Amino acid sequence: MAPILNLTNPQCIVKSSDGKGRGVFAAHAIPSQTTVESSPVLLFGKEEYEQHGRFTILDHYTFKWPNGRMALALGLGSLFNHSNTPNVSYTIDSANDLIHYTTTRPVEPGEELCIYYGSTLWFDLADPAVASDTPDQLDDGWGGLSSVDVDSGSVSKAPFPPFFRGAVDDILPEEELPFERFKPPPEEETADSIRTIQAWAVDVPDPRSIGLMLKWLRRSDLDASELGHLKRVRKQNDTSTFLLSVSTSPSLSSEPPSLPADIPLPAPYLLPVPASAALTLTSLDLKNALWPTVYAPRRKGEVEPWTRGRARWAWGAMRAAVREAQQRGRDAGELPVAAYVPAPYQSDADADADLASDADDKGADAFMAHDTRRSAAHPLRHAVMNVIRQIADARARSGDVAEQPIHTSTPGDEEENDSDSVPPLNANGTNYLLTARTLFTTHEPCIMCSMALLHSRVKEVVYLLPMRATGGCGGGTCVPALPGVNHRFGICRWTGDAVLEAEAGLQVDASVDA
Ligand SMILES: C[S@@+](CC[C@H](N)C(=O)[O-])C[C@H]1O[C@@H](n2cnc3c(N)ncnc32)[C@H](O)[C@@H]1O
Repeated sequence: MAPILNLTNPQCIVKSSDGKGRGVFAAHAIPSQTTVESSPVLLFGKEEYEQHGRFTILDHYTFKWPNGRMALALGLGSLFNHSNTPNVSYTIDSANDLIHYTTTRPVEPGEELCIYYGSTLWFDLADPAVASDTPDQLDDGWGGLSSVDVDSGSVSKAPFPPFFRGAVDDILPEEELPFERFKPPPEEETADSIRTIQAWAVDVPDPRSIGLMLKWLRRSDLDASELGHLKRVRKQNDTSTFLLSVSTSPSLSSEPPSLPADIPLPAPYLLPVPASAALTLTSLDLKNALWPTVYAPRRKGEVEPWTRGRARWAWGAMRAAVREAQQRGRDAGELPVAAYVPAPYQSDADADADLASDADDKGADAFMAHDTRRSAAHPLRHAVMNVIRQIADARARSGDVAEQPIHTSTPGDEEENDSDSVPPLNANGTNYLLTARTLFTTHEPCIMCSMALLHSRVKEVVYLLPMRATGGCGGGTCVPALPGVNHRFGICRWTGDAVLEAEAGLQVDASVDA
């Protein structure tokens, strides 16, 4: 077929597209966010469509429209083919019975302009090599072209943020990440600012036993992850001291770890050791005075890199939290605040390794909670507290706790006082509820919740709405930066989908502790 220049829109050409029939192509370079077409639609009532339309060729061309109706786009609208990596988004303008098609990135001359139909297709992809890399939850399960956004008359939006295009394992530049990181506090460079943790140590009278101690340690189940930033042995004035484990309790009532039976040793004792590696030489000197510490200078501005796949995972998680908060705020009359701990992100390689090792189903490892202070008439039923409790309860049920359950009451219980719950015995980190986990929340957690997150050893917190007066993650105060706390976690403010914030209906009074 000879290419046809679209006279109403000189930016587009209609011509054959390999294996797809006709398609719409760029006549010349088109910048991102350009509306390349606005198609008027013919509307079908639900019944008319169900009884007739869907048995015809129209079924391949219709869009889902508000109020259960179906729309057939005139103009070029019906000729955009599908791509899993689309360069055009479409927005339904129900006030004017139009669909607007907008580029989501710069388009090269001659490039095909494609939209995303959904994850359930009724035809074989002409280019199956481009695997689906869009989240399943975006598919509405409807057979035709799914509707993506209903235009409120102002913004036209891309169906997916820019980080949806490209290889999952690419490291994203910092400016493309869907969040801003909270800057960590300056490194501890005065004696008073050094954060410490209590650890068990034992003096080793015979230095020749050190080798045996190291071998014993490898066989023992003492958790070394919290001590990775420290040297294992300190030599001071002819005394060799061996670091054993972190104390789970800052008090002296913590149980000492057991020692190797075949090496004569005195009783172990608790001492304060640096809580983290030294990032500067000044800090190294100060920390070494407490215990020999690893020097791990952070390159200027160095932060943990994020891959595109992980950014997509975060995007899905934040949307899930927003949906939960919106729904509970609307339907249940609760404060519209939700917290979500998704199953940890897995790259394709990790997932393959897990399959090979027959790992547990990670999908079962996700926890969602919303604020219930209104329905429970309980001021401490914040979303974050509820989700932490859910995790603790799940652990207790599965028996995945050291020595005894941490807490077994459910969010509906009246008793909040923990005084009758026995603190876990020496657990060497196994009782931390959120080690290596990321928590997504619609609102910056309050100071109480931030402290609970710290106690749970959360890895990072990603929030959408800052709570400047009451927040504990940089708003009112920054709990993980307070002197005396023994864990730090990353803090990120979601910026990637400004639309979420504008439309979410998640606003709460500035005085609320979220
Ligand atoms: C809305 S129409 C798009 C215009 C269509 N190509 C035409 O010539 O009329 C949808 C149909 O286009 C075809 N199509 C769209 N995207 C495709 C793709 N990526 N691979 C193969 N066929 C595709 C399928 O036959 C589908 O039913």
